[in-house]
Amino acid sequence: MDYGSKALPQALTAAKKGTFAYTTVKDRLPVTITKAIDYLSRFRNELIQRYTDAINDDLKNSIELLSQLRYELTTDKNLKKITDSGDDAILWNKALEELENMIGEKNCTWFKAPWLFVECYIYRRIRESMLLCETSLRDYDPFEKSKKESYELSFNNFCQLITSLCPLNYHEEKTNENLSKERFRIILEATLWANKNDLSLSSGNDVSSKIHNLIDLLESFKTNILCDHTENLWNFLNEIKLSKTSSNLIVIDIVLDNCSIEFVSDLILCDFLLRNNFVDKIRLHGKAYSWFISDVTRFDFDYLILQLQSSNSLVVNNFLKRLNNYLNEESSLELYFDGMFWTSPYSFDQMLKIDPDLYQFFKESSTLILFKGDLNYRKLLGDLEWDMSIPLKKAIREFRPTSLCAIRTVKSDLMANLNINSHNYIQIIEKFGDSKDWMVTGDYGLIQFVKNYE
Ligand SMILES: O=P(O)(O)OC[C@H]1O[C@](O)(CO)[C@@H](O)[C@@H]1O
Repeated sequence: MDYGSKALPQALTAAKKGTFAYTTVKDRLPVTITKAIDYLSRFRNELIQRYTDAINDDLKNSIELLSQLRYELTTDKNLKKITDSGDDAILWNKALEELENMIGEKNCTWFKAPWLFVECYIYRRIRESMLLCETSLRDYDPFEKSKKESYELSFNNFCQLITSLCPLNYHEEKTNENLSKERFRIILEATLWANKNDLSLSSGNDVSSKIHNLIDLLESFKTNILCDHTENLWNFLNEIKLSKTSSNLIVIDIVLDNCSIEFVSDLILCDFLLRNNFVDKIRLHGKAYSWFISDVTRFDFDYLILQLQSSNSLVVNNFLKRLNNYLNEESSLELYFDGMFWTSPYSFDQMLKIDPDLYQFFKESSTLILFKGDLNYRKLLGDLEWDMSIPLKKAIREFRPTSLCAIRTVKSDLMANLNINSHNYIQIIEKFGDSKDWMVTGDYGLIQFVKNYE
């Protein structure tokens, strides 16, 4: 394939039976909607207690809207305009209109439209079914229960992870480079494999037991990392640390993915980078509303902190104190939960056109953007059926605001930078033959880095 040419590979769609996109739209997404309906019906009394009787009508309407959504999906109807007055309704309707112009109205259906668009759209429509409420139920996240359950079941795992990776004697990292480098590697691997804990892949069912003891799992998953740029990233971080001057702030952005154990491991990474002065500031970008069930929202940050405060471990308490310090005293950790681009259907090559301010913000002030998880990876690659050995920097096309890193467990059938002659990949071929089933399990992972202007 000539990667320099203008002709791009096809976008993944659910049109072809046997693909993961098809299974997702046919089987997984209807279950996701059913789960939302189920939560609203099952916890009706609890919700009435929280919000008062006035929500009765709203509950009924939301459930009806969700049932209608499930009907449209399972009967492959056309994708409809968003009808609520949410801040991003205009953006979404513009995106839908552009899509209709591009692929024709008759192809704008659940199975024929690009998978990336359809899968993002379903979470916007779930949001619509709540936003059309007349009471404060409009801000309710129908997957809140799933998330809380995942937090509760993972609490010991959180504490164990913090205890192992932010020990009381962490100061030794400053004088012992080998220790520091090894800890960085372990933390990166923990943030990678924690991405297995994704509620959207399981349509809302708890999967925390898959990574019950994350630290112990790391060794056994080592050979499942198909592309590992940890060393390049480490060198880059050391280079930028050395180049620091008082007028040149080193800022890293992390585009977050899942809550619970993945978010804890991301915060552990932030702590490592800040306590060792690799960077001056880290900006965390979460979602403005419930997205792919388990993505980090403001609720998750507050809920996690509250939960960790109940721990009586000195290490966890110290970790919390440092976080508090970064957030409130030093302002070296910033939280962003209102960016609309992250809950849009656009891939990242569209950012400059759709949200030029965000693109400029990164270009002017960010040294590195770290993208977590599978959906961000799909958006980096445009969800196109690339030849898997294409270099990542080619697959991301014009999205080059700064240096980029992507950490993702493989949960969809697309990839870049795959070395098809590597021992690990040959083993996959021996085990799975032509089948792409290994690409949707979350059992394989990537840590990829693209240095700007290289
Ligand atoms: O939370 P992540 O890692 O972005 O994954 C999102 C999930 O949605 C999908 O993109 C499709 O369902 C999967 O590939 C993936 O499991």
